[in-house]
Amino acid sequence: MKTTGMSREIEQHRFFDQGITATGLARSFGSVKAVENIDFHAEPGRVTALIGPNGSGKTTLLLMLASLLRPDAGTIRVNGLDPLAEPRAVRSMLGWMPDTLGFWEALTSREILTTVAALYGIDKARAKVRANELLDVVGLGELADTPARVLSRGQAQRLSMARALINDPAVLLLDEPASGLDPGARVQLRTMVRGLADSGKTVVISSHVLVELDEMADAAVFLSKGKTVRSQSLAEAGAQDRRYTIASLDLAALRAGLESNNLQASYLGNLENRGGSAKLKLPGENRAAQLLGALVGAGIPITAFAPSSGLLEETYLSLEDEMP
Ligand SMILES: Nc1ncnc2c1ncn2[C@@H]1O[C@H](COP(=O)(O)OP(=O)(O)OP(=O)(O)O)[C@@H](O)[C@H]1O
Repeated sequence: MKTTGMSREIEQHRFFDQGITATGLARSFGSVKAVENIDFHAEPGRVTALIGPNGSGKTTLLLMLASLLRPDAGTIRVNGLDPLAEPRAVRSMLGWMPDTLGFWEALTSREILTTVAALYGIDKARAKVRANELLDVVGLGELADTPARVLSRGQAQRLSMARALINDPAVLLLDEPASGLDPGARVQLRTMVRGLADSGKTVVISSHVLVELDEMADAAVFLSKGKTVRSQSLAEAGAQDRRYTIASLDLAALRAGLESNNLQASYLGNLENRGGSAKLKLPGENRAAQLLGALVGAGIPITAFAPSSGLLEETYLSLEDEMP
């Protein structure tokens, strides 16, 4: 079918309507400006990481996006809808996983899921099927009929994830979802979150574990003191300056190799002892690949050549350096 200029415009308009867009958001609690000026965008089909130090406003922002807290200023659109004007419609398409979840402790995991399903207007038979599916997905099948009060922190997190997915939401807001999970469950969470985004959902995830976000996120929004300080894609993060550690059996040869490539590094180890490493900043992955080729090509015995930190950690640390 031929796309006319007009229908292309409509398509583009639809595209921008999807996902989450927030501009100029502010929210205070008494004299505390929890969110002062936040711009935020999360696209459908992508995982957007929300990153910032303790108290930077992440939870406050997520609560506003989830229509659970009213902003003092600014606008929010969730799949084109304003949560202030249409909170019910927004909530019906949204899954929310808070950082700490109060459960009805006397109920079992299965009962909690079917009760929440009923609140979304899902009929009993469908709710039962959906609860079973989700209990399996999050690995709580065996504990389905145990009262929620006996669940460990990690098991409660899994139940919280299942609860967030009960209405098959188009938009998922996950506040510290990996906290309390063991390493195996973290890997499962990563796979699940990627799968949900790949199926077209808009996924927003806040976490302090930046290495984990490197493997999951497509884009990141950095907050500091209630303000947006950087929004970038992971591809942009990969193209920025990054610190590398290069180790060699022959530190003198490594030093000479770096100097002949006009690079300044700090060195660990000394020239008398064999072995040691260099630390230096390189402008992006292409330059790193080129340098590694040159050093190896010059016969320098390289034993390790790797970034000293994750992609998002690099941005986080560079922003900390820039902060007053
Ligand atoms: N209900 C409230 N009443 C008073 N102050 C609040 C309230 N909620 C949040 N704050 C304050 O607002 C600021 C931002 O809090 P928020 O919980 O949004 O930060 P966060 O980035 O999620 O932090 P963390 O990483 O520790 O979870 C903090 O200074 C916090 O003390």
